[in-house]
Amino acid sequence: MTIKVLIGDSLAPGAIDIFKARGIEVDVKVGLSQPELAEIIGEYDGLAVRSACKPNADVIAAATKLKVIGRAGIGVDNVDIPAATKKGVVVMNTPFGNAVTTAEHAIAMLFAAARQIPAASARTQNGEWPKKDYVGTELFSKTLGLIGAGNIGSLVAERARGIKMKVIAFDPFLTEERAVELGIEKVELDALLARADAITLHTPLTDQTRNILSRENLEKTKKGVIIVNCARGGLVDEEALKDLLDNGHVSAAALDVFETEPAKEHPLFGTPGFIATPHLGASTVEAQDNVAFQVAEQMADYLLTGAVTNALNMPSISAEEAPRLKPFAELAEKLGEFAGQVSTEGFDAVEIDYEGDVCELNRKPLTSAALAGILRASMKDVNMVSAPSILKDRGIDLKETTVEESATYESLIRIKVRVDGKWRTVSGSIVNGQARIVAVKEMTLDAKFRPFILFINNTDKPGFIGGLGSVLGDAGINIATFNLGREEEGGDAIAMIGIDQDIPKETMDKINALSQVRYAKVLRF
Ligand SMILES: NC(=O)c1ccc[n+]([C@@H]2O[C@H](COP(=O)([O-])OP(=O)(O)OC[C@H]3O[C@@H](n4cnc5c(N)ncnc54)[C@H](O)[C@@H]3O)[C@@H](O)[C@H]2O)c1
Ligand SMILES: O=C(O)[C@H](O)COP(=O)(O)O
Repeated sequence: MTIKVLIGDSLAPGAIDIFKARGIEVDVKVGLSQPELAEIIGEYDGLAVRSACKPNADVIAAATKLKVIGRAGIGVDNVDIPAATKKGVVVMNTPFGNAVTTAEHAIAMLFAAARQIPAASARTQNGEWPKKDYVGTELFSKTLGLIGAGNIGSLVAERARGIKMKVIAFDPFLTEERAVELGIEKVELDALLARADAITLHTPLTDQTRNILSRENLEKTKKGVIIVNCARGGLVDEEALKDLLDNGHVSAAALDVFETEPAKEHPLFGTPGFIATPHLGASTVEAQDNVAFQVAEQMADYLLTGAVTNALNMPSISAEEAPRLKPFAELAEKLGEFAGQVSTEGFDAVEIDYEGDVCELNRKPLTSAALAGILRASMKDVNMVSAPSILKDRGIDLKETTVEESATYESLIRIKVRVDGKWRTVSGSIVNGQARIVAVKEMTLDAKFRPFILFINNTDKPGFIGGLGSVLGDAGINIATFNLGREEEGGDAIAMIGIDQDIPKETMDKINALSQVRYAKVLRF
């Protein structure tokens, strides 16, 4: 089957070669509006973007085949991740590929602002010689305040220390150890505002960081401060920045990113001391090659092998792990389907036990696969990506346990689903490379998964097999496999009958009417 990817943004051309070399068809359509994208997205298994292409909820709703959205870059605020997760679409980015380039841009903007290079250059080339108008600020020994000290913030810190600035940082997730390692001082936001001669921002745009340099906070800064934002528009109150540049409190400001992009007109444009670049932070040949090649490899890996790297809504699965995990993921999903189909009345807790060698594997994807199976009985479009968040949204408890030794099998996965306070339990293993059901409740058996299994919980009394055989025979239903398990003679028992076709309702009524039958249902796999 052909796998098709759409490149919806200006990616380095090497990405196309990577997809093609791996047998994936590629279309490049840059500049599509969201309705235009929604119209064609149904053809594609993958969508590669930067920040201009914005797959919103409408685009994702129309994406019937889509499995992965790859962001050639860091920020994913242009992608509706909750919508993608609900739809089972993996969203991945390239968290490091453009970090150095962006840090260099932030440093360049800092120098440009401190010395007003763009304005001085423009006026010099205009035939003026405005030497007296551009007495700048030396950065040596000044204090740089970083808001956000993750990948890019850390790289900026290293570079700023190289030019002998003192660096302080506000980042609630920065540990003291990391701060010491970086040679910087961790401070609270108010201290940073009061002490920094220049402030650079390096956080994503979130509910907590939006407007972090609000008017109030900008007013708390030192007079003459320089502000640089190469992270995201929306972090700085642009109107307040204009007022504070106008009244001289802020000596210079450099923005690479704007609340509304593209920013073709803006009140800040033309303000003395203000420098703008058009979201160029990641725009170097090196960074664009890095992110384009990396995103193409990651997307191709996922589409072709199931390996997951740098996903924001799914646990990672390395290329090495993917083939080892595959049979266990299939087993977990099928056991989940079993548990889900016998719990359609609704359940409020799920427990997944891993025993034996399977404990050594990356179990997160296995749990996601099991949950997808469980939920599939009550909803159509669920997969490993969407299942964990759906379970959480429904307020269903999830517990995982591991026991490194397994009594009988090399590996065993047990799924328990709680319905009305009672657990329904199914266990499975891989036997001779095949997924098998090895126990239901505590009753052992050895049954293969088949497209149709008639599952019966009965009392172990004579006449059951004969009675059932006659009902199925009369209805012309062929039995392919027959597996039995029981607690003790005359006690609780189960039967798993592999059948070649579905069973009509009137035949099911006859089966349910057999005196030994407590519960009977056709399960589909
Ligand atoms: N201008 C560009 O072209 C360009 C290029 C690359 C990245 N970026 C943007 O730069 C930003 C940072 O990228 P990164 O790779 O360093 O990300 P990162 O995740 O490595 O670092 C972000 C840091 O922000 C910190 N943070 C989160 N919430 C915070 C808060 N409320 N206050 C202070 N700090 C907070 C985190 O703890 C983390 O350390 C991203 O938003 C990305 O989109 C822009
Ligand atoms: O988050 C990022 O990686 C940057 O903002 C780069 O965006 P771009 O790929 O649109 O240049």
